[in-house]
Amino acid sequence: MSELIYYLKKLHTVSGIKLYINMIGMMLISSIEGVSIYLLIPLLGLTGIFNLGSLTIPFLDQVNSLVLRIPEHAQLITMLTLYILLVITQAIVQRNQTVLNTRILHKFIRYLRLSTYKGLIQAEWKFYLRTRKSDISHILTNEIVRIIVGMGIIMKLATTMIFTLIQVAFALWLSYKLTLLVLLCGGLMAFFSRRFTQRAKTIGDETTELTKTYIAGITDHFNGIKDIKTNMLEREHYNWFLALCKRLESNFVKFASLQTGTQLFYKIASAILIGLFIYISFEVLHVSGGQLMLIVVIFSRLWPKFITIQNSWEQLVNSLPAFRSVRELQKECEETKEFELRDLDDELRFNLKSAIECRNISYRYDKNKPEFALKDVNIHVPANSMTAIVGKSGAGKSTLIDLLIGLVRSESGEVLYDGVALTERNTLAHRKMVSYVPQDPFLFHSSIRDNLKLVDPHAIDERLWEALRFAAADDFVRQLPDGLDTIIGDRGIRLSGGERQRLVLARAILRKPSILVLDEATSALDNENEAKVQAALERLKGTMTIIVIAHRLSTIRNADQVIVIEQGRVVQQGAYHQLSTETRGTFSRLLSYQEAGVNS
Ligand SMILES: Nc1ncnc2c1ncn2[C@@H]1O[C@H](COP(=O)(O)OP(=O)(O)OP(=O)(O)O)[C@@H](O)[C@H]1O
Repeated sequence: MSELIYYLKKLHTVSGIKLYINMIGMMLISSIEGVSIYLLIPLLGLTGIFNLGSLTIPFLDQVNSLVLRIPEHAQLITMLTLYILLVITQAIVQRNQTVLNTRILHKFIRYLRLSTYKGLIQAEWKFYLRTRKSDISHILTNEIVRIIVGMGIIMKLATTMIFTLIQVAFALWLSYKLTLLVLLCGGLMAFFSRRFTQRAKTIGDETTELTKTYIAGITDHFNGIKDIKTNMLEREHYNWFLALCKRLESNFVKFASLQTGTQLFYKIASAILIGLFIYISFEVLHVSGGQLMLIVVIFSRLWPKFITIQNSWEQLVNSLPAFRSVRELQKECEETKEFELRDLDDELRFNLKSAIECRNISYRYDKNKPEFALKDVNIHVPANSMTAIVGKSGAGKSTLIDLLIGLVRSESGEVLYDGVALTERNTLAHRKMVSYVPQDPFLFHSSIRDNLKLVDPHAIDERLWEALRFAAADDFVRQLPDGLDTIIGDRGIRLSGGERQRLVLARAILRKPSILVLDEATSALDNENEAKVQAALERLKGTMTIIVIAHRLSTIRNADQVIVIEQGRVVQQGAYHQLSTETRGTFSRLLSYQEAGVNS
């Protein structure tokens, strides 16, 4: 509930006065509808269905006396004109209110999407290490839509409640005894409907879980589609999907059945109650025809409102889990906020002048577990040199890079750039120096030009080609049908792994970084292209600091220093040739494994 109140306050802030104009519009529509129905009685009287003079209903009697003052020949036409005017007014107000309602809700959708997305994009890497990407997609798609539906229901509920109160007041004025009786019946119905509401909440929780599993499943399946196809796992995955779809179907049917069940409950109760009222009024209390009409009028105006309120309440309770999921995600993002988007516009950018240093840094992914990914690491990376980090898989190489570029913060020890320790405040400014090329390079579904210009929107073609040439990518881009304008498929699927790596490398260079980090960035290249990239790196040496993680040790022969990591600790540090002569060291062992692998 607290989440609901939070978003209601936000709706108020985002919409301002329009929110209340909208609600007034809604009430106006209901009021006109009500008056139209009350007008139908004198209208029917005028057609001769019953005698107008015989009614003894407050308000309607006054309307009747007014009607009777109109010359007889003009009564019907006057009443009909009034009725038509009311219907037209209602239609016009309704149209404007619908447009306003859509505007308010969509402005709120925009606010909700933007604030969630902004929170996500500002969150630090730690947040992404523990959050499933599919859960984020689920919240940004399904759950936000459920919130919007929920908000629409709240607006409807609020106006229905206000309108019902007005009607109750009016009905009390007409006949307080009868109204109290109807209210008592309504109260009893609401009491007995509590279990419907509880059930709506349980179904809502289930909807959240199921849709989350759905998104996670399809994301996983299609990311691993090659594995599925090559290992012929189609049947297993299809069966899983089928079972989930059946559960989703049953979940939606359950809710529809609950809603219609409530409606049925109220309809049966209303039939029984009105029957009872009429019977008791006639047979026991011997009330007049006018009063009987009054019972029907009050009952028919109030009872449907009770049904609407109960149904809207169930729908709202059903969408509450979505309010909770979105709020929890937003809170997590707020707690792990790394920077404000506007900080990125800050032109302040350093260049590494002397060195990056790690002093006694230790890091654990899970502080509740004893295993350290890095322990007491001390390294020195001189500016404008080329440093290679090597070690077996899982040794801690990528973690070390993450710490070096301030993506994660060490548990103890510190990382220094030119003697200045990285802190929460200055990390962003220091990270601006870095261009990072990951193991699994990411390209957007867009043209090569757009992908390159992402880092420098003003770069002219000449510079783009220069960067491509550096990354040994110019030849293959030239051969593509549309050159720089060639559209790259989903995550660059139409390009080979090596081609993707070269494009991402070109993009990294285009940024003119002070520090270039290559995390296994040439692993997918063939010997010829790798040699080209090596030559280019060689040309770059001395102009920027280059840090390379490499499995293929042949690629780091020209490194100024090699850092060897084993089980989270630095076990060797020195020049390539020096380390290769330390025959009992890890580096020599890694070299001999690779040579054996190459020779075999
Ligand atoms: N997100 C994570 N959550 C928990 N543990 C992690 C996470 N990422 C890495 N680790 C663990 O931290 C240790 C170091 O991992 P890291 O990825 O830094 O090794 P690496 O040397 O880069 O390996 P590779 O060469 O295979 O990429 C490993 O034991 C790994 O299981």
